[in-house]
Amino acid sequence: MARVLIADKLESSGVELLQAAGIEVDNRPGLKGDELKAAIQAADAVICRSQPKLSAEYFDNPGKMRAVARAGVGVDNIDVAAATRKGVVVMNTPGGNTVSAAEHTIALLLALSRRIPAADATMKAGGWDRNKFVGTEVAGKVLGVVGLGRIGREVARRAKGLDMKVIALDQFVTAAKVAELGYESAASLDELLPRVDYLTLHVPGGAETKSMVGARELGLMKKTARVLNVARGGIIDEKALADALAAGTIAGAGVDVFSVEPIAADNPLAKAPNIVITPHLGASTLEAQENVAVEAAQLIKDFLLSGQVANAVNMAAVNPAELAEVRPYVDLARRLGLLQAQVAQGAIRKASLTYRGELAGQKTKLLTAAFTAGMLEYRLSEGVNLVNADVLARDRGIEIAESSSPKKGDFAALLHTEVETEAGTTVASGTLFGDQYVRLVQLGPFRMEGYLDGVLLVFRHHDVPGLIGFVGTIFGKHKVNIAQMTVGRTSPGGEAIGILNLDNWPSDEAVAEVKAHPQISSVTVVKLPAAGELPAWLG
Ligand SMILES: NC(=O)c1ccc[n+]([C@@H]2O[C@H](COP(=O)([O-])OP(=O)(O)OC[C@H]3O[C@@H](n4cnc5c(N)ncnc54)[C@H](O)[C@@H]3O)[C@@H](O)[C@H]2O)c1
Ligand SMILES: O=C(O)CC[C@@H](O)C(=O)O
Repeated sequence: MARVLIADKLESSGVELLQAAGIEVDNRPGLKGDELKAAIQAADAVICRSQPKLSAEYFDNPGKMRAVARAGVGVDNIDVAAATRKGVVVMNTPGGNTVSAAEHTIALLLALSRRIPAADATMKAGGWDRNKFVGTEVAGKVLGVVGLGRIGREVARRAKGLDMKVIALDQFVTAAKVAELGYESAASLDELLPRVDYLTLHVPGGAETKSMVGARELGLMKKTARVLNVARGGIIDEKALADALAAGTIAGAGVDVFSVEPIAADNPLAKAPNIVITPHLGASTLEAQENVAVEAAQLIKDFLLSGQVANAVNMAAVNPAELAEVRPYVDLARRLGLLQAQVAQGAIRKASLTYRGELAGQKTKLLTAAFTAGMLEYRLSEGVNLVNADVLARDRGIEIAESSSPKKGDFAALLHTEVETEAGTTVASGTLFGDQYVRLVQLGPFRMEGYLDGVLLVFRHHDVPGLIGFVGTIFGKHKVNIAQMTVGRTSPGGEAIGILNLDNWPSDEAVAEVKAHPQISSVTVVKLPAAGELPAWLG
């Protein structure tokens, strides 16, 4: 009989669904350390919410355990890479708690505007003060929504119902889509912040969004503005927010999520003025818990009884033998996607891939999925992989097109990619040298032979003598080693591009010094995986 460990508090409907299917349920929320390890090893699958933290040590020896279902969206409490390495499928239930998280955001927005928690506390202490708690109306005010995914969209819709004006910012939702939804769009956070009366964040947690709103960003906002975070702790820098609240440069904050949970005793937000805080309650409604419990139980039941996998965040779509054959090209495609996502300006509308020469018609669906996964992987809360990349792109209004041409050009096999945004089209082409060395051979109109790994500094310039030396001197001064370099130009003395592979991330000062050269028109720093480093779904 299959056995499932329920390692978190889960609504009984989920437990009953499993039991009705003849699955043994080990319902022990709150286990930790060795007890949790032993329970995991004795189970075929695990269901959890945001507790416990399933770090790599729990996957070192997972015993017979083959699947984890997260009853909720964020899988940031599960070491997905470690799970993948051990062949454990990780699934989640996006959508089940969307409405609850959106409603909690609106609840915080109104509680903050009408100072309800503070007024309530005063009355319960015997007070009656009608002057101290004068609030503000939300009708007619501007709400900036950062992250127009599932929850962001539900918040925006509700805010419209409150007669608020919504301005949205999402790197993966085009201005046309935002307009179709009935909102104005902002091109950048810097453009959005001075305009809003309320700011609400609905982006995934993780390194890419950590401290995306810090002291500088708070400084761009009106003194009367209020900020909300029901997404993940640390997306707003907690100290910067506490300082701004104390200084009165921000009027208020509503926060449901914290960088350390349960909240640390010395968290500056705990005692900040004009803040409403809740202990990660966004998904804590009967309905959301019922939804995610039933969805998670159904995922595990289908997996254990019929081998079906849905909502997987880490599963490759091909069998291991097939993957081994094309792995270097899959790696190339993903790296081109990662590069395009960082050099293309603005929201991506369309990606077109052309497979030339020997690549024509060869597992192109798989390579296109790898390119798409690369293009999305730094941005989304779900883990992107070969299985879900295409659907996640399409959900965000990004069209993916592919074509093949057997005609060989300069290379025996070439992957040519074009990414279209509101700002224009960026071109990047790559190939393999010696069947395994990944190379960039075209960026924009320029031909080159570049490496696609580590930190790249891409600079467009006018081809004048001394310029490469100028850039080299700046990095020498800032102690950043240049490991490789390639240049491409349309004609001698014409437009050119330089790509430096740097040994570490350059400081803002070094980049600003390069940008200051009158013959350099743009500088972009790009982060790619180290040479040979493969994503969990390809490793
Ligand atoms: N407080 C809670 O209890 C609770 C409940 C559910 C979800 N969440 C959290 O809410 C967040 C949103 O969840 P969702 O289901 O809407 O996710 P989602 O993936 O549907 O939406 C995230 C959106 O953010 C956009 N995005 C990513 N990086 C961005 C950036 N730098 N700038 C602008 N936009 C960016 C993406 O394009 C995407 O559209 C997640 O962090 C999730 O973990 C919290
Ligand atoms: O389990 C919870 O209550 C929180 C869930 C929420 O943060 C999520 O990411 O789905």
